[in-house]
Formats: sequence, structure tokens, C-alpha cells
Amino acid sequence: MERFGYSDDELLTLPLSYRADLLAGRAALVSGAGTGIGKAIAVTLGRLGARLVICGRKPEKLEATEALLKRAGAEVLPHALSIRDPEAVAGLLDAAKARFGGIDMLVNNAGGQFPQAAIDFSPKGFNAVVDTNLSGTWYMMQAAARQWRDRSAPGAIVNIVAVVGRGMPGVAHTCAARAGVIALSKTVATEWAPLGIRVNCVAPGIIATEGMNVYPDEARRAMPDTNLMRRFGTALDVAELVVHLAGPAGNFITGEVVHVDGGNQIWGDQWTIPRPDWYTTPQESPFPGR
Ligand SMILES: CCCCCCCCC/C=C/C(=O)SCCNC(=O)CCNC(=O)[C@H](O)C(C)(C)COP(=O)(O)OP(=O)(O)OC[C@H]1O[C@@H](n2cnc3c(N)ncnc32)[C@H](O)[C@@H]1OP(=O)(O)O
Ligand SMILES: NC(=O)C1=CN([C@@H]2O[C@H](COP(=O)(O)OP(=O)(O)OC[C@H]3O[C@@H](n4cnc5c(N)ncnc54)[C@H](OP(=O)(O)O)[C@@H]3O)[C@@H](O)[C@H]2O)C=CC1
Repeated sequence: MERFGYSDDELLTLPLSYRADLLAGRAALVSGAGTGIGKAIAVTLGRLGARLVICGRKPEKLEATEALLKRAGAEVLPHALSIRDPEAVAGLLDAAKARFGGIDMLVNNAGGQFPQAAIDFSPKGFNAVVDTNLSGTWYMMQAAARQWRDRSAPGAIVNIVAVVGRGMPGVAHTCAARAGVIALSKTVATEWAPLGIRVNCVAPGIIATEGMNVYPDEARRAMPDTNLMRRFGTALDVAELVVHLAGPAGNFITGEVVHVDGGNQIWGDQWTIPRPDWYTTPQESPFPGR
């Protein structure tokens, strides 16, 4: 089977576009850092000198990232929780404060969904996706902002969303949740600018990570045809954009949604479930117009 994602050694050694001490003295919290994009973000921030708080549900995944960060010479605090639990999220921010005096950057990367035709969604399935991707992200944003306000410290939030401007058939639940995160981010970018807090979103297109395995082979095979570059992007493409937005290069950027998608947002339709004949076979509509 095709291998998706980077090896640990690649994450530690691939050349970066930034100077090695760019983030020295800063602390970052990255959710979903045990795998894929989140792991690449955490390791990249660590390689640039940041101290890391990493979270996710499964401690064993976090342990692997913790070991990698230690190899990169970074200080790290792993903390297992579900971002769907607001009290646990408050506890996470407290733990970050106790260990590092607080964080400077928050990267909300944890998330996920399953492909299914929207007409078949159960209430529980829909709510699980919205609860994780929208509510969970919100609990993290609010807890971090409260801590920054109480410390009179500035902060930067980067929310990892998806390319949802035209919708994405097969994952309507996640499109709804991510569009919610984008609207939330733009709104609180305004409310929280007086606190020195910047809030931006990153919308990845198809990125080669192990998380891709939840999609059917047919959908995965067609994915490179949905962008101008005609390939998968990499977790490092996303990680380096996060560095730009969360770090000093992003000091005058807030309320923005930056796509790292090989041009998918302007070209190529993205299906995560089989296309109905309606879209594959030339045909006339059986439904009369007026
Ligand atoms: C972003 C870009 C877009 C995707 C577009 C594709 C192109 C871009 C590629 C993007 C890739 C990625 O995002 S890659 C990352 C993908 N990785 C993942 O998404 C990992 C899988 N996702 C998750 O684990 C998610 O956290 C989540 C879907 C919310 C499930 O979390 P939990 O299991 O903890 O949730 P619970 O509260 O227990 O509820 C589970 C219920 O969800 C429903 N459910 C769960 N899996 C189901 C399934 N395969 N088919 C039907 N229904 C399902 C059922 O109703 C379950 O109930 P019961 O029936 O009672 O159990
Ligand atoms: N790969 C891609 O092409 C794209 C990915 N994205 C998004 O980017 C993000 C990262 O994706 P990717 O790395 O590919 O996928 P992964 O599935 O590898 O990563 C998702 C991470 O989120 C964590 N997570 C999920 N639910 C929770 C929760 N309730 N609480 C805490 N942590 C949680 C998981 O860890 P654990 O299971 O241990 O909790 C996992 O480490 C996701 O939000 C994804 O939807 C968006 C567009 C495209």
C-alpha cells in the first residue's frame, strides 16, 4: 500500500525554511499532535526552538511525539484529553501555565470526520463531528484567550480547517463545523485584537497523512486530480504555514484564512464518497423547469 506521511527521521531532518532559533523562548500548544499534520506542526515548532504542550486522546500516540520532540532538543509536556470536554480543556491550559508559565501560540489541529452521504447522517454521527471540530476547537480558543487576558499577555491562534468554500460532498458535517470555525475566528479576531490576540485559519487541501486511510481507495486515488499541482501536499507544507502565521512573520495578519491546497479551492471538485451518475454521465434533467 502507498505510504502516507513522513517518517520520524524525515520530520527531524527535512530542511526548514526558517532560522533555527526563530521561536526560542516561546511555548506552543498543539492539539492532535500524536499523528499526521499535528505531529509535523509540533516537531517543526520544536525544531525552531519552541517548548511544546501536546494533546490528543490517546497517550501512546503522544508518547511517540514526545520522544521525537526530545530528540529535537525541545521541552515537552504531553497531556491526554478529549477537546470535547470543556473542563478537561481548562485543566490543560492550567497545566500549561504551571509548566511553562503559559503558552504564546495555540494550534487547533485535532479533528476528523467520516465520509458518508449527508442524507444518511445519524444525529449522533453529525453531533460527534460538530462537537469535535467546532465545539472542541472553541473550548480551546476560549480557554487560551481567557488565560492570555488574565496574564495580560499577547497570543496567536491558528485553527486548522479544510477547503469548504464550495462545500465538499461526503463530509457535509465537517464542512458545517469548519465553516463555523472560520466564522468564529473572524469574529473573535475583532473582539480579541484589543487583548493582543491574533486568530487565523489554515485550510489544507489533500495532505498525505495516515488519517487518509479512512477514505475509500477510489476516493483516495482521485484526490490528486482535484488540485492544480496534481498531487498530495505534505504535512510540512502545512506546518511551515503555521509557523508563518503563529510566529513573528505573522504579526500583522489576523482574521485570515490561508489555503495550502495546491489550488483546489479554485479548481477541481473533491468527492469523498462515490459520485452519483448524475455527475459522471451526460444526461438531461428528468425534473422539469418552470
Ligand atoms: C476535513 C477534510 C474533509 C475530508 C475530505 C477528504 C479530502 C481531504 C482529506 C482529509 C483528511 C482528513 O481529515 S484526514 C483525518 C481523518 N481522520 C479521522 O477523521 C479519524 C476518524 N474520525 C474520528 O475519529 C472523529 O473524531 C469522529 C468522526 C468525530 C468520531 O469520533 P468518536 O468515535 O469519538 O465519536 P462518538 O461520539 O463516539 O460517535 C461516533 C458516531 O459517529 C458516527 N460514525 C463514526 N464513524 C462512522 C462511519 N465510518 N460511518 C458512519 N458513521 C460513523 C456514528 O454515528 C458513531 O456512533 P456509533 O454508530 O454509535 O458508534
Ligand atoms: N490530511 C488532510 O488531507 C486534511 C486534514 N485536515 C484536518 O487536519 C487535521 C489533522 O489531520 P490529519 O493529521 O490528516 O489526521 P489525523 O487523524 O492523523 O489527526 C487527527 C488528530 O486529532 C486527534 N483528535 C481527534 N479527536 C480528538 C479529540 N476529541 N480530542 C483530542 N484530540 C483529538 C487525534 O488523536 P487521538 O485519536 O489520539 O485523539 C489525531 O492525532 C484534522 O483536523 C483534519 O481533519 C483538513 C483537511 C485535509
